[in-house]
Amino acid sequence: MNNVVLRLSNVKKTYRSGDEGSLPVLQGVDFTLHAGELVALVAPSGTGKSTLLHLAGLLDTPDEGDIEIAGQNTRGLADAGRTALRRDQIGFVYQFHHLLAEFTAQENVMLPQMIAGVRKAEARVKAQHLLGQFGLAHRVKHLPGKLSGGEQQRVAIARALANNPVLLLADEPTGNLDVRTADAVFDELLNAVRGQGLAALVATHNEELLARMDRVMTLRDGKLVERVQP
Ligand SMILES: Nc1ncnc2c1ncn2[C@@H]1O[C@H](COP(=O)(O)OP(=O)(O)OP(=O)(O)O)[C@@H](O)[C@H]1O
Repeated sequence: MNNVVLRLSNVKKTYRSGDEGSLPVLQGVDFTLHAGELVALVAPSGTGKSTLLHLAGLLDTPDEGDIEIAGQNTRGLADAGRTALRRDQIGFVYQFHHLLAEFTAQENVMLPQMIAGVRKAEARVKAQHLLGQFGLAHRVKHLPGKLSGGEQQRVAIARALANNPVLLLADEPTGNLDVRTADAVFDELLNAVRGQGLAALVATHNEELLARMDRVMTLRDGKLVERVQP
């Protein structure tokens, strides 16, 4: 298939620290994610979900194996190439929003676009459109500190989508929200992902949200395997 957005082949990662020796976390992960696919990653704490998302998002490099994003193998890619791929093809959503406190919601969504070379006026229009899509048209000029937790996370999702990525990586995107807000925000996230035909890999502990995903994967013995749904 030629619409592979993310491919991990035999990806291995071991953390080494002086006193405690080495901790093998990923031990040969194979995984393929296609455009339009929504996949959940559900596994016990400490099994390597964040490690996997960091590698897939080119925030870290594996000890072994290949990571391909939108048809490009990233092995041996120089920092500038990794940064460009990350900026142009990948959107991230974290448990804690990481919005810039001194910038408005709109400016937070404009920023990654302007870093990518989009003109300010165009970036503003896109930011307003995206924020409107997440029900925040009346909040565009607010600083993050003046927004509710759910609103902050919606801004973070809008920011992740701002450069039209092909791949969305989310690490517990609603883990910091109360159940009702989490449900609503997750729904909006999935709608946006489906609407734009993105591929998404979402680590979550929220079992109730899994029915809305195409596949549920888990980490077992350092490998990624499909979890059979009860
Ligand atoms: N930079 C690091 N250096 C050393 N060990 C690390 C590092 N990052 C993670 N680890 C260890 O690797 C293991 C996997 O961590 P990771 O954060 O990927 O797990 P996780 O499945 O995302 O956990 P959680 O659900 O609690 O967020 C853990 O035992 C963690 O302590």
